[in-house]
Amino acid sequence: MEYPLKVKELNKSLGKKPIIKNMSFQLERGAIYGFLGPNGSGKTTTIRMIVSLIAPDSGDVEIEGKSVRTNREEALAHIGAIVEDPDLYGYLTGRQNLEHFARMSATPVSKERIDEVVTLVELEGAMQKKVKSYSLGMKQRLGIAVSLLHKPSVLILDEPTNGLDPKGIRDLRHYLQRLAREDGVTLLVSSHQLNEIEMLCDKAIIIKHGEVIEQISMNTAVKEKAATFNIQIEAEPVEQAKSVLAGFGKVGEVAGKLELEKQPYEQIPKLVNALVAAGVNVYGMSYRNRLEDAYFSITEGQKEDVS
Ligand SMILES: Nc1ncnc2c1ncn2[C@@H]1O[C@H](COP(=O)(O)OP(=O)(O)OP(=O)(O)O)[C@@H](O)[C@H]1O
Repeated sequence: MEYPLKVKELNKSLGKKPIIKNMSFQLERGAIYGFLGPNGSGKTTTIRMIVSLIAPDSGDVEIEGKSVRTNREEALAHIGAIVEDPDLYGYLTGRQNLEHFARMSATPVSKERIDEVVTLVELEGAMQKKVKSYSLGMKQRLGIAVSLLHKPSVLILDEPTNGLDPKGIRDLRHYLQRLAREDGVTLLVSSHQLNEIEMLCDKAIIIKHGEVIEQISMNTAVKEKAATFNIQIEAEPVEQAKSVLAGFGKVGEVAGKLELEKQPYEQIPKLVNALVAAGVNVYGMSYRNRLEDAYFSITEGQKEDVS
């Protein structure tokens, strides 16, 4: 297994307070990782150390085998990041911004590469427009295009969906998934939006009080960590479906679908069988809040910390 990013026993105190404690994890190539944890658990501080904005007290970060401490320039050549709001110039056009950042890049950036990143984030139509006229989503995409100019193999995004509308969030998810699947870019994405992380990511690293407490795969989150979860059912006739489902637990309605609360994973085939046996047509069944359940069962009692 290849690990383009390795975080190795990082420690960091701010003032006298230990903020990051022996933090270690590694990311597999081409996978998308959520970086989760309650407010103040140390996500941003860790990310700032990964991209070398602050130095750790001890430990190291290796990017494509190069140490951020001893081989900083070579290590950073492989990483792209948006940690704070990207510093875009509003009075310049999208293309002028990209050309500016291409000139500033330590790695040479060709004209073709500029075109490539524009296509990737689908901003072809907006290149001649001044960035001050861009929507937040367009600025976010341009920021990602800037961070990709030097062809990083690892991309780090700190709360990238902040302030985006649902379409902006969905579009961003598609670009990021394409980056990972088609270009093999490895992503680390911090967010408090658990549903969003669940849809975007393959895996999640969960931290608390500056330590990694769990690493989970999205597709096993249900079976391993969440004891129960809510199941949404689309079925007709609705009244008949309700009476069958009532035999299994509390039935409610969410967004026009029936929802059965707190069911174990193994219950799904039993529900389908029972509905079909009663002559109900089943159009769809899905489970909700899988990552949320896993997150809370892992971070125990941290619910009030998640915004
Ligand atoms: N410059 C600083 N000086 C002292 N303490 C700091 C400083 N920056 C952050 N901290 C503390 O470090 C801890 C970790 O903060 P950090 O911003 O890394 O957490 P986070 O997980 O990113 O939080 P959030 O989810 O709220 O963004 C917090 O307790 C915070 O108060």
